[in-house]
Amino acid sequence: MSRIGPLFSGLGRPACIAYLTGGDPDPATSLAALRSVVDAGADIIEIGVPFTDPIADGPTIRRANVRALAAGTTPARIFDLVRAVREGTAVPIVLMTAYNIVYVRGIDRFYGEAAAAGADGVIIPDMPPEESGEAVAAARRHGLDQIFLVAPNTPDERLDRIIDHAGGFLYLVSVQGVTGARAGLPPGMEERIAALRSRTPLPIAVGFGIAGPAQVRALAAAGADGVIAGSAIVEIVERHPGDSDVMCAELKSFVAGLCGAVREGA
Ligand SMILES: O=P(O)(O)OC[C@@H](O)[C@@H](O)c1c[nH]c2ccccc12
Repeated sequence: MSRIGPLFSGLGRPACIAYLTGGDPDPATSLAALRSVVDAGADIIEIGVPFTDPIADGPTIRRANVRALAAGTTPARIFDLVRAVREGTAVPIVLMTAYNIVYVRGIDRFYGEAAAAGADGVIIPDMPPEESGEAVAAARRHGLDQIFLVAPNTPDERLDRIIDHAGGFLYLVSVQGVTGARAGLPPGMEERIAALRSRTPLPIAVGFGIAGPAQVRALAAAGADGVIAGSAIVEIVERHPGDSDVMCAELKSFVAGLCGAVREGA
């Protein structure tokens, strides 16, 4: 069974969610990076399955995809990574993947392998809720949460469909556009979180554009149940080619700072 629901219900403060592209810059270094992020106190780890034609990835994560693919990262190696991270921790692990990867592998097979490796949830940003029946059924069969994104421009009737299918938490995208660290936050997050909360009991985690502890604090104050940072973390991997020790030390201090910010108010 997924570890995500119990995590949110037991936390008593917002969850700190850290994204890394799996296999970036290569599978061995990526494992060290993932372990550093866990050690730093991330509550949930989101691992991106690198793909040649990413949907919503901004430049930082696109470059991470390129590095990971050049180093030979395949979905099978991502499952190996999940297994290796899982050996040392009970932290929930969420896979972020393009629908194409799931479809080509076989939907049931993908979810079965993800569950066997120790994953807890799957996000498929380019899977419309209208066409998610098979994937959602496979997720349920294998005890995984299917997590959906809600964008600033998601129409109400689509939101209802998403809420019907969604498990784990709702991923509230803070801005329209692609991933990438940004200064500040768009206005109105508190209202958007409150509006969503009135329609679903699922935890609401906000991502896109989080670059540091100040935004984490602001989102916690706005009522978010979780915050998700990706590009700002991936930038640290990018800055240290060939120096895994320095990279891991910097990852630890950055993620500890981010995740420390969710613990302050608790
Ligand atoms: O990078 P940011 O702006 O901090 O946002 C998190 C994001 O990168 C991560 O959750 C993610 C990576 N790839 C995605 C594709 C779609 C939606 C979300 C994602």
